[in-house]
Amino acid sequence: MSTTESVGIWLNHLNFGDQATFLYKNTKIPLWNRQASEISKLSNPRLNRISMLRTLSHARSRLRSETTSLPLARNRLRSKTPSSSPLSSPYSSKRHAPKTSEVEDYSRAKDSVLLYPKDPSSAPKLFLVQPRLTPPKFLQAKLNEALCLANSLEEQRYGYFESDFFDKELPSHVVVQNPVRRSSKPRADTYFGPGTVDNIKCHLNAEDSKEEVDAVFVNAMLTAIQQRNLERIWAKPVLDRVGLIIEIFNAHAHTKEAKLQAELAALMYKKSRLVRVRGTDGRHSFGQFGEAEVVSARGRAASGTGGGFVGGAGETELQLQRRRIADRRLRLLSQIKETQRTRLLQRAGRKKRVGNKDESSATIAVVGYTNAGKSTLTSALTKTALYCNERLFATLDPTLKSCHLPSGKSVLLSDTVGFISDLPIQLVEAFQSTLEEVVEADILMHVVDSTAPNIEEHRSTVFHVLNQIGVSEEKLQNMIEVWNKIDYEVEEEVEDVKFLGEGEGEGEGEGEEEEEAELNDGLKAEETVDAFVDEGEIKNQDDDSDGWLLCEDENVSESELWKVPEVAKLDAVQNKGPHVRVSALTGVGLKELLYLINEKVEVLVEKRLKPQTIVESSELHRRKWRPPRDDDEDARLLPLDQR
Ligand SMILES: Nc1nc2c(ncn2[C@@H]2O[C@H](COP(=O)(O)OP(=O)(O)OP(=O)(O)O)[C@@H](O)[C@H]2O)c(=O)[nH]1
Ligand SMILES: [Mg+2]
Repeated sequence: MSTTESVGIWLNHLNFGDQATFLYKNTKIPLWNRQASEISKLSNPRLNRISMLRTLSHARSRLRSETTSLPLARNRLRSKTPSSSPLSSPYSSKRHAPKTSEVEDYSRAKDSVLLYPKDPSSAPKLFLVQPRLTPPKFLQAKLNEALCLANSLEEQRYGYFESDFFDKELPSHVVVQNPVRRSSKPRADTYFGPGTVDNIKCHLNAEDSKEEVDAVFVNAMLTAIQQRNLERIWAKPVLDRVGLIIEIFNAHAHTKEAKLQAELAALMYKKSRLVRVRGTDGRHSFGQFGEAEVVSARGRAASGTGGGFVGGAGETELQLQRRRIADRRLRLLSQIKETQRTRLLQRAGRKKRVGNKDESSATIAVVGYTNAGKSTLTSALTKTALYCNERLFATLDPTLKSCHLPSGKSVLLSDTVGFISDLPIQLVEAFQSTLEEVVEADILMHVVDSTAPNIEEHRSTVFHVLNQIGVSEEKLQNMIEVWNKIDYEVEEEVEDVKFLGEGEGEGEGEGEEEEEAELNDGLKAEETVDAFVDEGEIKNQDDDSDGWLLCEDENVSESELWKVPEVAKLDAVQNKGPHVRVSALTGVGLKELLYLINEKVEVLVEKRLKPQTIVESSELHRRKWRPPRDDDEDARLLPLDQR
């Protein structure tokens, strides 16, 4: 079908805030047309990707009555989704109507949900692809986590989630061959081997016949090229692990600081996706959807798409994108710094008041893997009601609450964002401002979900992140480890094994043969030119997709930057065990925990007092300079009869 025969979208994608005009059967549909205006929301640069999908499905259902070529139209629309500015990141945050005080720059005001209302009542339907892992217990843990991640992508409506997490249907999923398992090198073009890719396509078609799938979630880290190729083959948007987590951050962010940090994370991710790829029509384009062609500014002006001199003569689209991302990043960083300064002042004030009779004697940061029960435990200890939810990353902002200890003293407990495995350092860095609360805390309390089958992985992930953000070794050693959820009965995994049966069966049944075939295919593929990506383009990937961190170290490639570093074998990880086992829900073990905290705080206060006196005497000593004394001089000071 030719371009003019299907519903297309003509995007003035080069200017932020431009509106869209539609081309349907060679006819431009005016913007005030109801259907067109529905889809024109796609031109909102701040519209996130999932809401874009939702918008598409609304648009599709409206248009269905008028046209029969909509499935094709949808694909075309998706592949033409605008994202000409960094603000147009499909991952950018802006879900909730901002408070007046939060509307601080033109873009935020312009892109508020009031202009482009979304429908938070319907969460996107994801199809999960889980690469096979061994042992099965580990696979089960990872699959459960991925299913929870997929179901956590939901926005709040009126400040709460409409549906109960446990009432939600589990997303459809499939367990497939893991390309990293044997060959230790996934395919550069599609990550999975061709057999697996086809297999997933069949599953998707089957799912689609039952109910529409909005996007495919691959629980792995994909490169921009792999993501793009898979999107083309499956004709669905593809989210990798990092992409989904960023979406969740954006969906759950409420406060100004969380929104800024989530957007920064999205921006960094987006920048790593600026890959120049040859489109099906043979022309070079870039961006996640290949939405922008590489042309000069002069070319843009000539084609009437605007931009003109703004980018400077000869500036390519790629440079323009980079510049916009860099500008936006700087603006975000300065806004984050502003919020950081307030936090810093508050912290300094607290530190000054330490020792006052009514003030808290220490700050304790409650850290741990996401969903470990940090907020529930903090609520129980401080007798408050913090927001707790089964959805992953329910908490994104640190909250300080006062907790009374058996000694009569009080401490401040700081509940904060949870950690998760396989996250690149850049994402952790985006949340640096929030995580500063952890670095600056006097004591850390590590909440571990004792029911997690991969508890050791959870623990080492937390230690690793703490190490990355600069928590001192001393604090790590002094950390209180609390094993939570001891009330939870770990059921025999019979049901779960059955549940996995489908995926596993598929893996096992075809397993070895398919794996061999894929290995061979993979080897062949290395020699042949891929259908979508040629070797040069893969090489170019590093050139064109430099994450902003590349500016700091040009020698580091993008793939290395986004590589998850291996979990460090910290001594602390091995040495630690549970100090106390609790159930935040039932209250078992809380008293014991309070006594333990009390003990640690006493030691800390004592330590604080001790070095002060030492410093004072040494200060005195330093202030008076004395000439170095030798033995003769010592002798001279002795009384004459003793010399
Ligand atoms: N059975 C049981 N469930 C618990 C316990 N503590 C917490 N939970 C449940 O675990 C889920 C997650 O609890 P949260 O307190 O939100 O976990 P979190 O660590 O703060 O999670 P994030 O903020 O998302 O990182 C909730 O459904 C809690 O009800 C416990 O001691 N026993
Ligand atoms: Mg929480």
